[in-house]
Amino acid sequence: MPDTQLLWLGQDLRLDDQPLFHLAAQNSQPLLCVYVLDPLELRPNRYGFAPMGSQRLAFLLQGIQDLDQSLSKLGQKLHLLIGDPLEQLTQLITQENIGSVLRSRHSTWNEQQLWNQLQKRFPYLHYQQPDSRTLFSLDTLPVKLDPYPKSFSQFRRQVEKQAYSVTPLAPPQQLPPAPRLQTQYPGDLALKPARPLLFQGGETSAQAHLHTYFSSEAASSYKETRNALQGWTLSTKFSFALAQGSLSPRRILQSLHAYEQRQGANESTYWIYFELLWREYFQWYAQAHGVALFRFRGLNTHRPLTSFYPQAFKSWCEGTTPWPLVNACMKELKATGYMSNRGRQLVASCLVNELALDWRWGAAWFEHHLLDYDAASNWGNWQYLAGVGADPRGQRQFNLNKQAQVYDPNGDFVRTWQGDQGKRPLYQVDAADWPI
Ligand SMILES: Cc1cc2nc3c(=O)[nH]c(=O)nc-3n(C[C@H](O)[C@H](O)[C@H](O)COP(=O)(O)OP(=O)(O)OC[C@H]3O[C@@H](n4cnc5c(N)ncnc54)[C@H](O)[C@@H]3O)c2cc1C
Repeated sequence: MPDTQLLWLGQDLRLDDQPLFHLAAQNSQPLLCVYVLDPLELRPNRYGFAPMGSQRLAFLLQGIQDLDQSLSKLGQKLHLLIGDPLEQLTQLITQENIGSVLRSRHSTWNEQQLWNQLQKRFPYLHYQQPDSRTLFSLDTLPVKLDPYPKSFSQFRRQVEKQAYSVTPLAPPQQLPPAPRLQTQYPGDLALKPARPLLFQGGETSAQAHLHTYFSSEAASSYKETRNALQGWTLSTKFSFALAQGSLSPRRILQSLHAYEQRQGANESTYWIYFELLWREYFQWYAQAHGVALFRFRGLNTHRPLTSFYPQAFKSWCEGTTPWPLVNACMKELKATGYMSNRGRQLVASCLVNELALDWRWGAAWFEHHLLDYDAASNWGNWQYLAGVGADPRGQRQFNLNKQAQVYDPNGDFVRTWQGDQGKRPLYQVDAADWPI
């Protein structure tokens, strides 16, 4: 019996520009496609809430279901397994005659650990780990990971010219057949989000969004509009699909290039590219710094002078701080799973500077809620704003009242999300000076 190829999907749920399927198609051995969902993602962790909230779970399941439907047109299937990833893969490898494992490189330390543990447990298998989530691959990246550029500017100067010419791969026309399985894998979760999501998961909606965005003229004014707090077309909204991997950054770049040829290049179109390079910077930053991405002191040698105060954190999460703009952003996050980039900067500054809280609690709350959650972008940006990461200027503090005047001069955004309601002083004490 021929050895089966095991294609293990993660944040790369697509067929287009997907090196995994290209590699698999070069062989005739049967192909087994799986996604493993770790139940730990759905249970409260040390921050007291599950890493993956219900909206993000629904978004993920939509992505899995969509890819399964596309695969079925090629005679294939995507199996959803639920359990400890290493144990689930061990069971598959020992029962299903697996000869090789294909998995995209994922940028975080936990993912890399898992990949290394698998290789250690089954050293005789053939492993391939292509780069499907980034513009560059490890071999073509023009900067070193050790030492990794200390700032985004250093990184950008070295990579900018090369990245522009990356060529995406076409989706596969044919795939090897699915194997006859020894065991039935029942993994399936009811797919019922409490309410429709802001962005539908999966490659079908990601491709449709890409097409719609570049069919409009929004890209030509992106630089002027990108900082707005609300407005669907004022920034690209590619983050959802990029985080899930249902759209490749190389495909976006190619579409941007085609748009520039049709409509003309300007500072705004360049700025979309510039922001995609920020994403690229954090993907490799996570690779380079490993576990330090989640460390309180980040890349610094000393710990920040912040700590944890439950009442202040609760107030931030629920949007009842003294700052209506912060409250509005936090309520939007909870309701929709999204917050604008400017909003993210402001609420992070509030948590670190005004509330003097440990930045990791903010990052963990974002992880739970953001539909576009991406470990490298999230924890990297939080470190940056907390002054323990890649910002050469150190900690950033925004003047929240001034920001409200600039970005919400008529109070429309605060009104939409009722940022004024429930607002309370941060610290209330009783007669004996105890916090209440
Ligand atoms: C505290 C904080 C946490 C964040 N967490 C995440 C996260 O979990 N996932 C995530 O994708 N982005 C994160 N970002 C970056 C950014 O806020 C979002 O990518 C952006 O708001 C998504 O909207 P958009 O696609 O319309 O962005 P656009 O402004 O249209 O940008 C285009 C694309 O460039 C990339 N990009 C833009 N800004 C950044 C940035 N600062 N860092 C990395 N990539 C960037 C994104 O992929 C984005 O889709 C975070 C930013 C901050 C300040």
